Amino acid sequence: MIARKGAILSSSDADIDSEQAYLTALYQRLDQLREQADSRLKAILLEAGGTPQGRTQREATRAHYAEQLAQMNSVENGLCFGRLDFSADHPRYIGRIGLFAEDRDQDPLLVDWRAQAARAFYLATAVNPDGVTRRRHLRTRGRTLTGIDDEVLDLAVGDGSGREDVTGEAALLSALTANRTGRMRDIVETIQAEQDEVIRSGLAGALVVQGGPGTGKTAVALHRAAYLLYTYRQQLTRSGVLILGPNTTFLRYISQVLPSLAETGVLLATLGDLFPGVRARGTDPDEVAALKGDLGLMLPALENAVADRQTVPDDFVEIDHDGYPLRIERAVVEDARAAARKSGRPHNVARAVFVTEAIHVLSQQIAERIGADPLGGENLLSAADLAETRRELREDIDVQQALFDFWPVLTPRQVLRDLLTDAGRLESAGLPASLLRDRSAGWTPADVPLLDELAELLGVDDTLKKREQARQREAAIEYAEGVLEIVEGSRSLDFEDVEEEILSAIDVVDASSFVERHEEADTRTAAERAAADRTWMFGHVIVDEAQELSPMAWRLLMRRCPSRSITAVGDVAQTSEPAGSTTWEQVFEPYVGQRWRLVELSVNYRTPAEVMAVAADVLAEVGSGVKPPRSVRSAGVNPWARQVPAGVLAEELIADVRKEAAAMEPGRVGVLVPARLEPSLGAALVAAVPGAAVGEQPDLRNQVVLMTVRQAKGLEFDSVLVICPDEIIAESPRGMSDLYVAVTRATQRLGIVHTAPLPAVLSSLA
Ligand SMILES: Nc1ncnc2c1ncn2[C@@H]1O[C@H](COP(=O)(O)OP(=O)(O)OP(=O)(O)O)[C@@H](O)[C@H]1O
Repeated sequence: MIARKGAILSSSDADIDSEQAYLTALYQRLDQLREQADSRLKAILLEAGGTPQGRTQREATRAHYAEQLAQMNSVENGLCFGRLDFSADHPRYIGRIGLFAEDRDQDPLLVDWRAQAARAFYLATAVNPDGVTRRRHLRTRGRTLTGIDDEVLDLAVGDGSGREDVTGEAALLSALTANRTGRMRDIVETIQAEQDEVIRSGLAGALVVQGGPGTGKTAVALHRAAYLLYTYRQQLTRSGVLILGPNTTFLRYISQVLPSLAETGVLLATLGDLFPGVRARGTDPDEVAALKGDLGLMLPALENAVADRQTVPDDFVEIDHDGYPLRIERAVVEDARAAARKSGRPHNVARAVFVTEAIHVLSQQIAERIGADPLGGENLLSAADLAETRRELREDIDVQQALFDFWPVLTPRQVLRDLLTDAGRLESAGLPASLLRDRSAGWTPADVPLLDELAELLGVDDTLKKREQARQREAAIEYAEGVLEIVEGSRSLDFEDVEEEILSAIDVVDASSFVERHEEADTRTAAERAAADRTWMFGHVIVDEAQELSPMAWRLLMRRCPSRSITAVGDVAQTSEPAGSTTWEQVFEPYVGQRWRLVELSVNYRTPAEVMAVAADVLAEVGSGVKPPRSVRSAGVNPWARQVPAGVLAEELIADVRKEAAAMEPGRVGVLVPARLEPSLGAALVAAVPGAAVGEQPDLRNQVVLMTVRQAKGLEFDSVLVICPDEIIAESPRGMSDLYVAVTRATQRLGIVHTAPLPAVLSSLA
């Protein structure tokens, strides 16, 4: 646990003055660079006209300067936070971005925290100083230096009491004890060695980060994204990075971290966002979500659901074709269906085979009727006649309709909605009736992997689209040829008297490359394009609270990341979702066999030791075999429990909330309740404490927030009140894990308010 120690030295006024001077010079350089980028940006915005190619180039340059400006603005706070002194080198200043003097040959003025040259700032210890004699943390407010913490790592200089498990402990302690604001902060100034190792792991392969509550998994995941973007910039700017979080409240909670690290090009999403055009915000009962997440159940069921849409008539259907009745016999449709299924193509693509086969047989039926030789010879219709018959059949609206009925063009939404709202279809697909829902019900996150799977099974028949694109391109080339001819013609008129050779458009481009140059370039970022494209393949995928994803959801994610360059962070002791995982082997073996790495984080930076002692009892009861993480500090306040009569729970709770809010001011108070009590206690709290945040997406910046434990996943509050823990345990099969999550949300204080006797697992508080 952190305790102040001799190696931290206080600094002299002279040190403060000289560091302030350096800091001021850094900000001047930042301002200068910012002005340069700003004036270049303004100049570009004033430019107009030019060739389409020039405009595209200009747009790219504009985006580049705009991004540079945004980056420089985002590092205004905490631009420089550290300095390393070496026995045999110049001091090195560490900051959020790298800065160079105008003369690039000189040492950098500021080293980006992600550069190799900054690594000793996070790793050097007194035992392994790596040439570092002193690590200095610079505390700033705006552009002003407010304090310096020094750690002397050179044993010959210091007293040798440097601790090996914590680096930069004064800065760390001040970050950990600061009041929370409802928005996660970056930890760039105080990343610890075990976290640094995860952050800087290479891009390739699947990495699993298992760690108890508060071990910094979310923080590490976000800093890893920033590190990967810095180190593999070119590759990842093109392919994009996806960060998947459990819900939108959580995404808002973490939304400031990457911008404060000057990185914005990452797609933050929940599972419910991963099917373009659908925002799945509904909720399923636990048992329904579990079924929808079950690979063994859902894969064959979805295949059946699609196959069920490929129908045949009982006997035959008769339509009118060209004034004659035309029979489509069951056997004809069955054969066409068999041929289409045998093609192995997705349903909508295989449809072309179905139609071709059916038309072929129908055209032969017609040929037999109208081309039969009365003398018994060969059919009188020529090949051309037959082709014409097929064309007529294809264009006949009644034929089209009949074939469409047997093998319709389908969309994933249509198939899934029809399946989940029709008891007969569910049964035929092999699914339990408990999945039946109302037609008006919205999509849920558990539906998204099903929609995605159906999109794969259905495919898209883009023959028509491609044909149209090809037609448009040909027309454009034809037009370009015309333009080039005019250029050629006018050259002979304008330049015939000029002696030297003058190149014109016709000499350097042909019509098709002329068209290429004029095609609009897509200037959206990879994240923007990825969000709109279901088939986008990301360069790296980071999954937070990864233990909650179902096997169906993992299947979707693996599809989006064929390189398997994945970082999954989570805690199998905190799994709440019934379809979630309780071991990591379960998740990764089907996709990468043994080729995944597991790293464990062991230190809890959030929860003080007094609270963690209570949590450890709950964890033992979860029975996951996971060891509780070691708290890095103690808060000096013991957790408490208070029983109140059920009839006055709301009043008593409100009194406790007021007390905690006053004690924590301006820190945050989180009230975690069983789902059953959320509506009534939420309403009572809002009525009594104006500005308290409740509901589906509460604003975490409010001082008091009331939510269910599921909603609180990944979040933290300075003081936490857990209400009726017995109900939290009873509410779900993974209720004990939920209670573990609830008690580990506190950064300072924990209180339990209960109406029934305290569950045995919390008996230490009785
Ligand atoms: N090296 C660090 N320096 C400063 N603060 C840190 C550090 N590591 C973690 N923290 C802080 O500890 C808290 C917990 O971190 P985080 O939310 O990332 O943990 P977690 O492992 O994801 O927890 P959970 O499993 O409960 O979601 C956060 O406030 C985070 O900023």
